[in-house]
Amino acid sequence: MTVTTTPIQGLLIIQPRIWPDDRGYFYESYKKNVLAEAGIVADFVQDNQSFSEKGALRGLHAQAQPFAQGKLVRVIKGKVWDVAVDVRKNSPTYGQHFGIELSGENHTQFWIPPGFVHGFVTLEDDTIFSYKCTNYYDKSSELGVLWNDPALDLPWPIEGLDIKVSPKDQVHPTLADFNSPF
Ligand SMILES: Cc1cn([C@H]2C[C@H](O)[C@@H](COP(=O)(O)OP(=O)(O)O[C@H]3O[C@H](C)C(=O)[C@H](O)[C@H]3O)O2)c(=O)[nH]c1=O
Repeated sequence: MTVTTTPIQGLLIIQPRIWPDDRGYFYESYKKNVLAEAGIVADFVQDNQSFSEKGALRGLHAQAQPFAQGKLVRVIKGKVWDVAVDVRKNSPTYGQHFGIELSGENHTQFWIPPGFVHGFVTLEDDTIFSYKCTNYYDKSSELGVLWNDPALDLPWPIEGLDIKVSPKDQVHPTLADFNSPF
C-alpha cells in the first residue's frame, strides 16, 4: 500500500498492492498503521456505501463541527470522478480542488480530511462507492456547496452524461455565499 501527496495539503492518494492469481485477486483494503505513517491518524467510526447509475452526481457535501468528517473513499465496482474542494478559510489553496478517477479496476483510494466539500459523478452503471468516516452522520450538521458553481468551474467529465442530482444538491450555496466553518 503506497500513500502519495496531492497539490493540496491534506489530500492523499492511497494505492493498495494487489495480489492477482488464477482465482482472481486479494488485497488489503485498509491498514491503520500504514495510513498512520502517512499522517492519517484517524479513528473511523462509520462506513458508508452508495450505489449509483451512470450520471448520478452526489455532492458537494461536508458536515460542520463537531461532526466534521474525514473520509477515506474508494470504488468497489464501477467508476467515478471524485473531487474535493478546499474550504479551510485560512488555507492558501482555499477554493481549489483536486479530482481523481476511482474505479473497481484501479482500486485507488482517496483521503479527504475535514475542511473539504466532497462529491463525485458516476461514470459507469451499477457503481458501488464505499467509504470510511471519522465521525458519525448528523443531518443537522450537513453543509453543501453547489456542484456547478460557475466560480468553482469544476472540470466534471459529464459530456454526454444524463446527470441526476438530488433536489437537495440543486440548491446549495455557491462558494461565494458559503460560510465555511473550517
Ligand atoms: C450521508 C448519509 C445519509 N444518510 C441517509 C440520509 C438520506 O435520507 C439518505 C441519502 O442521503 P444523501 O442524499 O445525503 O446521500 P449522498 O448524496 O450520497 O451523500 C453523501 O455523498 C457525498 C459524496 C458525501 O461525501 C457524503 O458522505 C454524503 O453527503 O441517506 C444516512 O443515513 N447516513 C449518512 O451518513
